[in-house]
Amino acid sequence: MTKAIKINNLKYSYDSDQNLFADFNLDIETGEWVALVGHNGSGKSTLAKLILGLIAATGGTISVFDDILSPETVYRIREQIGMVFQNPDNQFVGATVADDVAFGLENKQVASIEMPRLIEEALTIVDMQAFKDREPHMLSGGQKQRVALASVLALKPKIIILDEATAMLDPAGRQMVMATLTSLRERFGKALTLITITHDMDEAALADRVVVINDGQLILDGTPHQVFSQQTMLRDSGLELPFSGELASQLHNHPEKYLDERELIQWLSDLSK
Ligand SMILES: Nc1ncnc2c1ncn2[C@@H]1O[C@H](COP(=O)(O)OP(=O)(O)OP(=O)(O)O)[C@@H](O)[C@H]1O
Repeated sequence: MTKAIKINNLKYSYDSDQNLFADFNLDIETGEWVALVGHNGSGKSTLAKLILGLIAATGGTISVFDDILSPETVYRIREQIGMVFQNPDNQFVGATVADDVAFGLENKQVASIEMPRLIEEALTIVDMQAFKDREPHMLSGGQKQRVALASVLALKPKIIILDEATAMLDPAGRQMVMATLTSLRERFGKALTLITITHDMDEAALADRVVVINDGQLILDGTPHQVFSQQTMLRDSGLELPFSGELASQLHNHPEKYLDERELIQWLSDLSK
């Protein structure tokens, strides 16, 4: 099956003396939800910029749906990828929510007769259709990020990369965006590949796969259960566990075994029997 993203022997350095990525390899399957985690400065955002062709690798290749990234393919590749960034306030250009979603469609020269339907459809997916005439700056952080997602979804990308999209949100906003991501997963299935770059391990635990990067190197790669069971390695890399895992490791007599929320509840209820 065609890989959504295939990274082979990637090399990149900001500074000619030191390679951030020396020989980095990563395949992301079509339709996968991958959480990319790692401490500050480990290279996650740089990887997103390399995939988008915003900066050029000094060695190796990046392919997106079998198209090798190059000056000839970069615009075609970017059309398939939507980005949502950390700061919800830096992503708005329209006076209303609907204008904002329209902006990307206008840039893509979508016929104006088509626009209301596409805007309505995208806002409905993120459950923000009731806010279409509101001013974006009046929304909560979580609502703003859902509008940012709608603007991206309206362009029908095959891949969405969210770079710390929940980092500036309060707990309610974070929950709201995580619920939206889960609903996208259910709605689009294999038609949408999701990459979430995050410090929030509860967000990472929702993904199909967690990839841990440390100083430009892939150190762990597996299901949330596999990765979050490697607690010593995670802690050595400056990373925490999801809340359920932290609690389980404090309470449980098998501290290396990660318990997700459902398993923790089951374990606690079995204890009380
Ligand atoms: N424009 C730049 N010029 C020089 N060095 C940079 C630049 N951008 C990032 N770096 C360096 O490259 C390394 C990786 O940065 P990057 O932003 O990719 O990490 P990250 O894992 O996304 O970090 P964070 O979680 O803090 O966002 C860091 O050491 C950073 O200081």
